[in-house]
Amino acid sequence: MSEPIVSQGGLLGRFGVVVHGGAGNVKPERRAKHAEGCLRAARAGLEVLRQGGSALDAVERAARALEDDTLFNAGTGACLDEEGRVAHDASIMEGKGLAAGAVCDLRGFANPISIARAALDDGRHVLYASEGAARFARARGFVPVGDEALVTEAAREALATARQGAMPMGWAGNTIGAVALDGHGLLAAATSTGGVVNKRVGRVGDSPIIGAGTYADDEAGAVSTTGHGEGMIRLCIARTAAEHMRGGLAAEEAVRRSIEHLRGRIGSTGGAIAIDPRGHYGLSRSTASMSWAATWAEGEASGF
Ligand SMILES: NC(=O)C[C@H](N)C(=O)O
Repeated sequence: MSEPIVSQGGLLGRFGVVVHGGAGNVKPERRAKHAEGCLRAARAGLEVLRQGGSALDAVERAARALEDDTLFNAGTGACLDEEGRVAHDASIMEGKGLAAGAVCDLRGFANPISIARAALDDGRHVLYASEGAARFARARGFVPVGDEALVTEAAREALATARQGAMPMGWAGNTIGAVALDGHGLLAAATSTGGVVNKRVGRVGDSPIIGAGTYADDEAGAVSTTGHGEGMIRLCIARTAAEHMRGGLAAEEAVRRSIEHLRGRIGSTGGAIAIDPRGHYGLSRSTASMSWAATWAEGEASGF
């Protein structure tokens, strides 16, 4: 039986940050911890906005916090490929000039989102892959780390479970993402992941693909997705949700329709978060759980 599609939303006002800690099936007793991790990250992002930083700075900061939290499938603690190694995917985009940066199949760095940000700032190319991405990172001063610094015991256990064919959904949850609106009306989005557990070497998911995992356009909305990456890519879910908002839908309705479409059209599962230019936020999932948090000037909310 498939899970019901759950969605939620609210009003951030002039500025705010929303993060997710991945659509999936986290054990019920652990969900509150994931929501707490999301809240810490969303607060860190909001602090950037309070200090006058941009939406782009805020999503990078929030995503870094989630990458550094070993609970999540990104940065340290990311899931492992079929060879027991970490290969990260990440992307970031800003909604004013539609600048974007991304890395995929990147090995040996703790904060891929900041390397994606460096690609955005550099401006020459949007997406760097594999060894070329690592070379770009080193040239920008990022310090490589060994897999021993990135691989957690939980990730090893998840790989062992997957190798036995006992992975609940066939993919690991806990990808991370962030969307933000700043006081100048600028939107940004970021997504970072280790992908799916036991993935083939060279497999790239939706998270580094602009339009699938991440999208931001000040005239439409900011979106970060999570879930079955192959489905997200085939339906360009982040851009689809953004186009719903361009057409006038509020963020919650936009992501709900996109997640419904993902299920209805190809039977795929996942979740998404969004902010529309009017300052509404929304989230939707067709999985058993998706941890999330939202922070704004006068309040905060979180859940799973
Ligand atoms: N957990 C996830 O969200 C996985 C990610 N979307 C991927 O397929 O790479």
